[in-house]
Amino acid sequence: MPDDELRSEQEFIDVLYARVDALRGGTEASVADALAQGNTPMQARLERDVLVAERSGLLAALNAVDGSLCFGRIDLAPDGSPSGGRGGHPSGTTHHIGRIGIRDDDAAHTPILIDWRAPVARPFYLATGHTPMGLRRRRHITTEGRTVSALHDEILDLGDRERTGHEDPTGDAVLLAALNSARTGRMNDIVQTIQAEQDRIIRAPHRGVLVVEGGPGTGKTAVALHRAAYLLYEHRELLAKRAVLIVGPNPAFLGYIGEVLPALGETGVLLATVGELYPGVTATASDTPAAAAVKGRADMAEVLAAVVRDRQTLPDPVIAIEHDRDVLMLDSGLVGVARERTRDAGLPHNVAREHFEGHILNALTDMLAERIGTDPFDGSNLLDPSDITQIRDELAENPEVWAAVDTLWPRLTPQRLVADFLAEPDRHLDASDADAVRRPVTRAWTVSDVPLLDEAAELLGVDDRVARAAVEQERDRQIAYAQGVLDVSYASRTYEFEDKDEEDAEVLSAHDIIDAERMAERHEEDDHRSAAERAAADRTWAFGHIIVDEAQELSPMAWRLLMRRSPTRSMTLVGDPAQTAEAAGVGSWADILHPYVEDRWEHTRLAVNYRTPSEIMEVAAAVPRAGRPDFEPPSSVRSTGVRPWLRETADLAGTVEKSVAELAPAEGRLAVIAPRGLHPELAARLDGITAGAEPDLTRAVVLLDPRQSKGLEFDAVLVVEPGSFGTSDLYVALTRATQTLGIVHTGELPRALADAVRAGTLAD
Ligand SMILES: Nc1ncnc2c1ncn2[C@@H]1O[C@H](COP(=O)(O)OP(=O)(O)OP(=O)(O)O)[C@@H](O)[C@H]1O
Repeated sequence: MPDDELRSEQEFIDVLYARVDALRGGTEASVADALAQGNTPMQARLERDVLVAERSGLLAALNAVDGSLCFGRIDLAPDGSPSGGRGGHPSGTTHHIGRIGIRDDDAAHTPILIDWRAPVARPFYLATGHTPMGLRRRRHITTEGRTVSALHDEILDLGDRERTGHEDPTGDAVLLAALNSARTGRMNDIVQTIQAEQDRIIRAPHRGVLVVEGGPGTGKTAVALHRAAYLLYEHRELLAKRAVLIVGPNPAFLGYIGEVLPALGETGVLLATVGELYPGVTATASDTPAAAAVKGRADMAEVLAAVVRDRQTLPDPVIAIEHDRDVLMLDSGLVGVARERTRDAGLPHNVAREHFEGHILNALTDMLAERIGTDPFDGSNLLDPSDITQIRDELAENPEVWAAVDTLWPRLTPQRLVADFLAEPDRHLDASDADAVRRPVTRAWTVSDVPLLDEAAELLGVDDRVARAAVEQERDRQIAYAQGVLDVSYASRTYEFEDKDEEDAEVLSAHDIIDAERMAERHEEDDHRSAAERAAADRTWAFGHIIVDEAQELSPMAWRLLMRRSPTRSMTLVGDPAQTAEAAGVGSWADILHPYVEDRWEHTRLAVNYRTPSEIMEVAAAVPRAGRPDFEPPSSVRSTGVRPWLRETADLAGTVEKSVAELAPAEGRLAVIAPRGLHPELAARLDGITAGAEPDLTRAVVLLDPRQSKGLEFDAVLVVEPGSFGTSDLYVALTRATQTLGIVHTGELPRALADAVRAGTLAD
């Protein structure tokens, strides 16, 4: 009886939540207890902090998954049945599958809910009637809050006669319900309905670079995020320390996907655009496409290296240094030798400066020693080594020497170097490239400046002598402080225990087990930030894994930056070359990857479009096909029976207003995708619309330019003036809708759309 099935699932869910509530209560209490301990001795505080961090993570996960904790169940085939194969199970063995794993409170800590990422859960995603993987039945459990609202069963053992009354004959009712549901402006996880081709990528054992390619709506982003969650589960220890970085094309997109991983109980991930990966720099200005293309080119690495070399100058013709009533001449020959020797060491500019200083001081010392110490009779030098050392020390005290070194080999910051180069690029670029990138020194940074800054930081290195000295000083200070703490603890021990019996006096104090130096080290480790937070503040952080979405958009210079953050080359790259919009984007995966991993990377493909109904996809695919007749779009998993439509008008704003009113879904989201130049006019006409650089995607109607719409999706989309979009921008814009698409234009239509009207795939 169906009701019995529902009732028994509800009973299970009730037990599950009772356990979760108990766990949550216990965890909250232990965190509160630990925090209430206040300022306890250092060792105990350390332990307390570890406990608080761990438990807070568990608490965050429990809170995040509340309401949709369990979504599936697998019933294993008993021994002897065809599905059970040789490794069958006792009759009645079932596993419930959920967003996180939960164990019972019994002595064996029996699992009551299996984490979707555990190997036991895998048949839930892969089993078919043809290959049942030991299952007899798969059940999707739909809940509203803590109440079971529906069950969908698939029979995988065709010989099994038992029926539940919840059978789903096609097996895709849950998937279709998810795809047809109203959009919210935030991406959802797909953990309940991951498809087999997606599951294989999510759990791919490959440790190096994995490329996931697929057309619009094939779930690339969803797969990438679930792969991050899977890797965090599978390699928890390593990745908790080194963090996972997810790179997306713009902040609005990162906001759109930002809730998926927390909903899966994972918070230790850093989401960033390339423009956010240079700590301390915020890219607020934008580049022209021509400037972005020049700045993104691979040869900019050599250009910047030349810019740095340019700052290692020679005297023109000499620098005179007054020293002790003598005048010493630094000429270009002498400085040239010092410069070559310094360069030969192959160190970054600021680090190499110490060597340059040494060479210059030696040269001046030789010069002076020769002048004052040469025997006029036989030309031999009368000075002994201690005289020479003294001369060198005195020269090192002379500010004129340091002024000369500052001119010849200045300390440089990446910001200064790049800003100066962009203000006067002519020495290093040809005229048209220089014109494209030239800008005032005070202008704000752009996203394409960030890889240049990162490159400059590598070329310059950090002269950390001052910082090292400061660290040493701080360490001495902490040791002194720790010594003070230990002295106090020793004193208080005497005071506390002096009147007690012998036994108590034997109690060990911190003083007995830890010395001041170790205690100071512990204090240094006392950094409460998560790995992701520390990574965000550290330009040289090496991430455990990097996921790049819309990877086709990144320039060669951006790849250089990302590869530096991934010395192990453990990366998942997701993209679709047909959607490449950026002029600086790279054409083929092989071109991108060869410099870093040669051909040691794997390529996978997703071929089913879960977003765009076939009626819309037919029109959209004609756009790239106009230039590439062999172009194959992904095949849509759904059709709606609703043809997209097109309207020509003389009154653009009026027609857009009317069309928005028609298209706006009762529930869900609508996007108007229009060229940026039209935004002020359209925004003024459309009440309550959200627009701008980072529009609020949760609002009912949002106005975007084609680039901003990348990676996003809406129930309904209105494309305005498609004739002004480039091919890939138009393809992106046309593939954003899950239900309906309208097009409004005044000007000429792109050929593909005009053909679609003639063919009747686009209604007019
Ligand atoms: N297995 C699935 N179950 C439910 N929904 C899915 C599944 N796979 C994909 N989707 C949905 O399909 C839509 C498109 O997915 P996604 O945005 O990941 O595609 P994409 O390949 O990154 O697209 P684009 O390249 O156009 O940005 C999303 O709403 C996603 O949740």
